[in-house]
Amino acid sequence: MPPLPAKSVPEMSVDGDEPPPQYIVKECNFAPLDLSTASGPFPIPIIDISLFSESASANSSKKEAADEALEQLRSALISAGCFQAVGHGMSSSFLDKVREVARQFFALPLEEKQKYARAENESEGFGSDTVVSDKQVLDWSNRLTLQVFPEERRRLNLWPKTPNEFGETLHEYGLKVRSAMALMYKAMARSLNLEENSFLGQMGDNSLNEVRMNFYPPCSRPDLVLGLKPHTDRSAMTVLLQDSEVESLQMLIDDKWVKVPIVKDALVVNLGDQMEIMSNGVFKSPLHRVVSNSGKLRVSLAFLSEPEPEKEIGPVDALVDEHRPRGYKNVKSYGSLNYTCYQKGMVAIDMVKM
Ligand SMILES: O=C(O)CCC(=O)C(=O)O
Ligand SMILES: [Fe+2]
Repeated sequence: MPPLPAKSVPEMSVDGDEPPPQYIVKECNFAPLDLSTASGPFPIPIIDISLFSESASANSSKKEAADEALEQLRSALISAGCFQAVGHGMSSSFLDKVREVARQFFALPLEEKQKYARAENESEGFGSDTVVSDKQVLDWSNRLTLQVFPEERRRLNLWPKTPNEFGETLHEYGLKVRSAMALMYKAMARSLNLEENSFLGQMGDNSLNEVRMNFYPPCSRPDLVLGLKPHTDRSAMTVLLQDSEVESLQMLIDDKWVKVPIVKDALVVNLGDQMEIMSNGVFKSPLHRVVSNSGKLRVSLAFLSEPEPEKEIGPVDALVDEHRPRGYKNVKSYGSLNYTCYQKGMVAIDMVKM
């Protein structure tokens, strides 16, 4: 294993260091590298997900708007695999509080954050990239990863005690995102004229939710590094609470990197590989990445939804026919497959394609 860089990313950021060679992005064999050309506007639609609720469907005056939203959803997920969700029922001040507890945690002295350090070969806790190869390019970021649901899987020793509202805020946010996700899974199925539990039912009652809080300190050479390398999410669905000021997330749409704009109070929803599998490739799991900047630090919270680990998932029968043959094998514990592949420098979803 190559030695870890002597200084942490936040330390190098504060000292204004030039990024060391391990952080410099040189090539990527599955996505364009260009750091400069990504720009909008591109229609990543803003969708009012309250229109997907049962009460909205039952209200005849909302029927037209609800049908239109469903069509927008279908088209966004087929073309780009992402959209921005409003109408999720969380107030601006609550979302600010969620961002604030994450910010306050990352603002703690390094020794304090190290109390929650990720152990080697574990995914939960505070830290930076797992280094598996000396060819690996490191991300200019730190993150804190925690299992949130089911509650009995929480490793509370890794949940920060400071700020003291951290746990309760994450719990409340988790409950709200989980119920918004259930609504969206059903709407996604309905948008393809499927029975509404076609996706949610595959997730199981004890589906997993993990939160990834990302901290991107400024870099003196944003032209050389990435905050987060291009990747697809291993989840079925990810809900991302972006920073309220710093725009750095980009999605690969039609082979171009497109900036995801900050829309006040919207949650960015992107599909992960497991939804691509369940939808037999009708919906996309988009490649995305985070660029760096020289001015301001950025914080984001990614909330991932995965099936119960023992549950096998696969393409919904109704989405397999002679025009669209089955494109993916059934798979169990895709999360661990994804991790093993990542360690070997392989793309996990390629392993389950037929
Ligand atoms: O920070 C962001 O905007 C994206 C984070 C992300 O893609 C992830 O945690 O998987
Ligand atoms: Fe991601």
